[in-house]
Amino acid sequence: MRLLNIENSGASDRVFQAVSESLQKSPFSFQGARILSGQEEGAFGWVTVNYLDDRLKQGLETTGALDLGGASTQISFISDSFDGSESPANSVAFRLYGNDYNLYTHSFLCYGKDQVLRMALAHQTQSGPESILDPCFHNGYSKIKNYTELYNSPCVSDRKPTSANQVFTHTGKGNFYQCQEVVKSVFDVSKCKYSQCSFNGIFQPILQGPFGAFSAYYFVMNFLNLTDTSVPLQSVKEALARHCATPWDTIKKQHPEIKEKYLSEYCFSGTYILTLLTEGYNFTAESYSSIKFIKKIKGSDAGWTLGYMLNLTNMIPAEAPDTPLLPHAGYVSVVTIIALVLFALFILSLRPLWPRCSQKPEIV
Ligand SMILES: Nc1ncnc2c1ncn2[C@@H]1O[C@H](COP(=O)(O)OP(=O)(O)O)[C@@H](O)[C@H]1O
Repeated sequence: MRLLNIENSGASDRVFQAVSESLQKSPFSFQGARILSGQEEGAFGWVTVNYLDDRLKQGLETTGALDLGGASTQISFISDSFDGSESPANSVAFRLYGNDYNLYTHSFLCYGKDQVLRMALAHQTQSGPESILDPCFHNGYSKIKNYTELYNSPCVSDRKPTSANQVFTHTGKGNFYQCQEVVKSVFDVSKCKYSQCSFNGIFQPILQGPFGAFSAYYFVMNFLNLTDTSVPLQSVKEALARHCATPWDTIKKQHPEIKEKYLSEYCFSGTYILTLLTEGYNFTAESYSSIKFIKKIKGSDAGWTLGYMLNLTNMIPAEAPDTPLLPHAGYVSVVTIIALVLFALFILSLRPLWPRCSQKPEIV
């Protein structure tokens, strides 16, 4: 919706009108609908992960949140080296259960997996060719694609080649290492006006884990059987390289149940995920193992929605609830003892009324 609003704000307004009309008719107390900012999306994803893990209530060390969508991607974490002063736009302050958090968060619009695929294809079609041999797609994959459709997004629209071609043939060649080079072209690591950056000149403090990676991070790594981060990063890359090198026909035969669009893109998406983590966010072979690819936490989906709802309904208090001095059983015991003592005192207070023991008359 953030992209659609940039590209065509009239269309975005019409979506909201339709959503509002429909929800007003529902039994819910509809409070309105609006586009979430990237900063909110990142921060609420972090709240969700830490709330479900029970880390906020107990004041434990928090988990960073990595969210990969189709259009944008978010990174949010607490770092001891971050107080918000170097880049206030990346700072969100929370007071939850009596603890203060200064969260670092950034949302990269256009860096969701669908938009990055457009950017990678734009990189390969700059001269407006009739066909491209793409290392990020499997050998044997071939589809005719439309230039107008590919460049119909604010993430790439300014790069549309001024060629006469309407279409190009997108052919795969299945080479992970060459694909990594194509994907690297979407990250600009040449400029940084802060003490340190991730990419595109965006400030990022020293990484501090652990991290939970969800949404498309999970969908892709789960399909590739690569959610185990105790496996060395080098072996993960080798496994992905083997997947990318598998011919398209074999892949389709192995997974007839999976949508062809998803199936054709796992090589690209897996390569993007590893490149984003290592070249973009600066995870190393060591810190890679601090990432956990997750879908659900205690049965709830990881994502921004639960965190947003918890915040909206004030379900996470700013202050810690008063902790009772005694556990529940302790209170029951104390009240029982007091009741017994009071009862004994009451009985004793009735003593003057007790009937005296009658002495037997002496028989003379
Ligand atoms: N099983 C799957 N395999 C691969 N990709 C998937 C799968 N399910 C959803 N996706 C894709 O993952 C991306 C993230 O989805 P979602 O979190 O709904 O996106 P967004 O944050 O952009 O709304 C989307 O591009 C979606 O098409």
